Amino acid sequence: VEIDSLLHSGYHHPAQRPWQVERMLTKSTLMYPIFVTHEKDSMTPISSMPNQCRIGVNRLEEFVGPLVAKGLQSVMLFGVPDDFVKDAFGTAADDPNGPVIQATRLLKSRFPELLVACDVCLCEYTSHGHCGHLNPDNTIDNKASVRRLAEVAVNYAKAGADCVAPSDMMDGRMRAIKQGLIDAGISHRVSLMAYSAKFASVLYGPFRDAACSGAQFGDRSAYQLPPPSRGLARRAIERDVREGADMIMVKPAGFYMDIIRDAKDLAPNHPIAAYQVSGEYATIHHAAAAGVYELKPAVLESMTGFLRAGCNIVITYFTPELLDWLS
Ligand SMILES: NCC[C@H](CC(=O)O)[C@@H](CN)CCC(=O)O
Ligand SMILES: [Zn+2]
Repeated sequence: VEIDSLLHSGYHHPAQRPWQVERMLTKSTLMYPIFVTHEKDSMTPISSMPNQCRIGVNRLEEFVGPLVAKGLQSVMLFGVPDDFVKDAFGTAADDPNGPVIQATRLLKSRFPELLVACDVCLCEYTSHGHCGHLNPDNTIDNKASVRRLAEVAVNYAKAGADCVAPSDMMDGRMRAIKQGLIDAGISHRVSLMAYSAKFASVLYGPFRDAACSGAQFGDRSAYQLPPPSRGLARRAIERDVREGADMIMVKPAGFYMDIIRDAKDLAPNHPIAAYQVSGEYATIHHAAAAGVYELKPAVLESMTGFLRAGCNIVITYFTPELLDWLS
């Protein structure tokens, strides 16, 4: 069957069905990014991200349970491995005993109705901190990177992930991952959320602190999109739709509302996700603490903007507060 004949993966999970309709801010809009650390019993505050923690797999149930009870319907997992497992190839990314696979198994067994998405990237697992494999001249080896990322995505899916979200920005990784899922016979139950328009933004600093995932040298401007470029974002969105993405993400969100609108216009029949990244989250927190505005109306207005710009899903660290505010 042709790749563009495959629709089941876009609505196989109940949590996705509200996403296929016109926009409103409900609990089902929200996807909560969670940092899962290799330290199984720890729950460590992240200084650069107020109210966020690195959570060990043995603390996940007590952390996620109350949020599910309040209506949480989806999470995005980011692994924080031990430093010593990092190598040039990101071998530890799909370690069966690593934080992401352990957390996926636990969450699927304890909260079967929760949609578990796994971020797929190598930067948390590579010694050089880049999102892919490098050539001897330190440029990106796109072919090797795509092959490895597809392996990792399929292994997360085999561990039970309902959705895989490659944040690497390598060329052609969507098709490779989709083909891998098809070959594994699980493409019907695993959604592909493409970080299609992801920019080389200043707004990722707190995340890199949280996930210990900064590049050891150089930067990501050779594979994340140049902030001034609308054309490359439009081309990346169209490419990822062709390659089998079930959902299209724009990241960051607040400085890129025009790109959210472009995504909705270019992919009107796909759910569009906006990722309110760590720097946006910290900015709003610190502004409210400094008295610029009240936190709740500011967060709600940022959400309204993303929905107005065309998105169906918001990935936000404010999810716990929003679950209370929307109750
Ligand atoms: N895979 C890259 C991680 C990436 C940004 C970066 O560090 O370049 C994002 C995670 N997908 C950061 C998200 C955030 O800042 O909240
Ligand atoms: Zn990365």
